[in-house]
Amino acid sequence: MGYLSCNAETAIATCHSLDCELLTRKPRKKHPRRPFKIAEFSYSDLRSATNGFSDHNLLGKGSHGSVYKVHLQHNKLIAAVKKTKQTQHDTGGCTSTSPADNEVEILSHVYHPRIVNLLGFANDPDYRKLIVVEYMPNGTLYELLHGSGKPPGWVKRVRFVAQIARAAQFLHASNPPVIHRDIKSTNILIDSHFNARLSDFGLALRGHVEDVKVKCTPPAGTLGYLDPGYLAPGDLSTKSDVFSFGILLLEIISGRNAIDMNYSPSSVVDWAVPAINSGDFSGICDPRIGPLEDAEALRLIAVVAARCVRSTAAKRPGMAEVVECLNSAYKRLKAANIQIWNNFGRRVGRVGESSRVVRYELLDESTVRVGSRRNGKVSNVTGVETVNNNIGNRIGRSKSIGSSRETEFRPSDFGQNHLLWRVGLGRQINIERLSKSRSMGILHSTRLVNNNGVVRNPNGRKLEESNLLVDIRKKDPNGEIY
Ligand SMILES: Nc1ncnc2c1ncn2[C@@H]1O[C@H](COP(=O)(O)OP(=O)(O)OP(=O)(O)O)[C@@H](O)[C@H]1O
Repeated sequence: MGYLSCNAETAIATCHSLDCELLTRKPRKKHPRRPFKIAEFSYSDLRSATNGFSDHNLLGKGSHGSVYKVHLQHNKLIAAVKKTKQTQHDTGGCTSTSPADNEVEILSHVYHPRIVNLLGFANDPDYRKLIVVEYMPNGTLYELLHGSGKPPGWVKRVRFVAQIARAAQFLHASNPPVIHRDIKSTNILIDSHFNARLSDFGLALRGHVEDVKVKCTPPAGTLGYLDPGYLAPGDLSTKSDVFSFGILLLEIISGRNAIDMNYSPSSVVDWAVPAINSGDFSGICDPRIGPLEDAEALRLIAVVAARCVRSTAAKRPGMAEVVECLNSAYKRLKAANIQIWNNFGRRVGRVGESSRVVRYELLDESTVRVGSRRNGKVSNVTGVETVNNNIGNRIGRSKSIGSSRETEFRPSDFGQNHLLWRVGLGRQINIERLSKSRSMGILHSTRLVNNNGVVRNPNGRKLEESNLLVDIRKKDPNGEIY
């Protein structure tokens, strides 16, 4: 484990622990209650609903088993079923429970909108547990960060980590506390509203440090995220999760893996913390999106990341403080966006409700501005349908509306949200992902684009007339555009 040698301790000696408005901490919000009862499903129902656990329903595989998509309760409920392989978990002589039993036990005691919650369970003929959890249609944070698609921008990244920090804070503040022990980007799933959720409680422990179970369970986690000070059961505390969360933060900032042989040093801690210590915050930013423009927000995030990965657990911040820091950074980013909007609106004025055709362009992934085709001006999106975060980073502007360059989006480019745009079909259409330097028209229509990118009217007829107005409506609950 490379982290045993890291010198994060000295490297962050100059960081301030009270940077994050701890003194203005708000009263604690009440946690939402579980809005449903945990159900016991029959194994045969789950088997038939997954077509015999077929590959067609397979969502992914982990070290403990496979996960399948399942439609339950007459298609009213879409869920994910985890089918585990092992029955026993070696706990070094203590009473053992399988990861599945453990996950059901822990998730039945906690509910939070930022975790992937338990819906129910079933027992297979060999008395192995099947876990039924909320279905997350937008993949993992790992796939977003390291996949081949366009990487998420800063606002989205900071929002994701702030949400996961909130989930961890909730777990640590539970009574007894829950320590996840496996916080990492593959265990962060993205829900249908593009919120990040903490998943996979197979290794989690619920109890106080002096409880027998906690004292007996050997260290576990994922290499690269594992707290270097967690060498024996007695070393475990909520600060081990804080360390893993710090690695996640460095991964989000830099876009690199926790351990990456393409870098020297290969450990993200040894690579990033000296740079943070020397004040070179932009030097560790993901080159694909460039440094965060708000230097103070970047400093807040980088410094808290470095503090989380300190080698002495006691010197790491608690998750409540981490949440405060990330919220402060996020608020700064949001405020900066609003400021840009306001400045722009003052400069060019507003578009009247009567402007039938407007164009919009991307400010960042959460902000869209709209202008009139008639007067070429840009303003707030009042009275027209807006585009939200999920698709924002795929939106740009064309050189001009009605220019010879035509642009069309594939429905798959948009995830699940509403988008209205104008497409000229008189000439050949280039199907391409739009970049920041492009813009296009928006607007009012109920016509549809199917999954092949073919434009059809509501009767399903292919439309070929020029200047077609297209409307991509909200998708169905499976995450597909209909
Ligand atoms: N609730 C869910 N909704 C949608 N997909 C899911 C869900 N849970 C898991 N998956 C998919 O299944 C894959 C395997 O999940 P699982 O939790 O078993 O393993 P993992 O966390 O990726 O790996 P490991 O268990 O080895 O840490 C995930 O990467 C994800 O793609």
